[in-house]
Amino acid sequence: MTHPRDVKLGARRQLRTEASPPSPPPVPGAAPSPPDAAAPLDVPALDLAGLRVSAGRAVLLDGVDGAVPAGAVTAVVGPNGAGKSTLLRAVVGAVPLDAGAVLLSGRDLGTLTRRERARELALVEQDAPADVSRDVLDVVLLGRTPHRARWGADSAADLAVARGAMARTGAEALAGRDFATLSGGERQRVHLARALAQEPALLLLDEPTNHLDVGAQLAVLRLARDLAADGVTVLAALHDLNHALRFCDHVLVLAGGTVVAAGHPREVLTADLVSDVYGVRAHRLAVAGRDLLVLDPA
Ligand SMILES: Nc1ncnc2c1ncn2[C@@H]1O[C@H](COP(=O)(O)OP(=O)(O)OP(=O)(O)O)[C@@H](O)[C@H]1O
Repeated sequence: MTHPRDVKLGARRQLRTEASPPSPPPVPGAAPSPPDAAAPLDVPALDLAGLRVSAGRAVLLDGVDGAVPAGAVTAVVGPNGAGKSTLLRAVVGAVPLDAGAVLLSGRDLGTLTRRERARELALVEQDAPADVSRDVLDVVLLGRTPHRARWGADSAADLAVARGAMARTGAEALAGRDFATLSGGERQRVHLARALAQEPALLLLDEPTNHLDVGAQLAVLRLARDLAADGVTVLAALHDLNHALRFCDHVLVLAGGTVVAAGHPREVLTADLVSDVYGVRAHRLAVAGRDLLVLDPA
């Protein structure tokens, strides 16, 4: 099994990494920082072992190995079509594996029933169905389904969890609204609240900042950090590499359906790696005590 702090993974490409720069001083009012690169990461919550996924003759994931640390925020980054969404969907069992296994705290997720899996992990998809005419609170309460007796009604406790989840994602004011009438950003909050109502040990987020204004983007990333502090393992596909640098403890870099680098974002997301993987000109700067990537067309 691959160690979560390995910087280079996968045989397809070998990418150069460099030593971690010194930790920046804390910035007043800044979001809680991810652990320092030197801090040891806990045992992996999630082990990805040799995942292969195909659709017809297309190979979407090929030999994906990686470890996602427990109680931390891990980013999955990579160019369009790299396989980020496919990886998240493979972890939740929404797409079948041709080969390999996904282990959550050592248990093979492939051996669990759908209901057992839904108690352990929740996925917020990038383009989740949006045209459902349904009360927002009912959508959030769907997250309680795996915890309810099969034909049981929502209990007061279910309602309290759903309302708490809506408060955490800033969706409380939307209770009572018809889901179909919500804006993209509002729907995103409701989908996130539904996932939190599931009370998962592992939360998978597919581009969670999509549709969100900049304030809401930072709020959702801060929420991911808060959830990790509460012990939830978060795995999020992200496009914004500066979000990965600022908010994540660990990163898996996907390209061409395989993991080409993994480790602490400050160690992995070097200018060289970003240039190589994305085909852009990249510069790493330290601005106001933070690591920043500045990108230009190649
Ligand atoms: N059912 C399918 N049949 C054939 N190819 C597919 C199928 N589903 C996905 N793909 C291809 O698999 C590759 C990986 O897709 P995926 O959506 O996982 O990428 P991604 O990294 O999430 O991309 P993006 O950043 O654009 O969202 C893409 O090239 C996509 O076209």
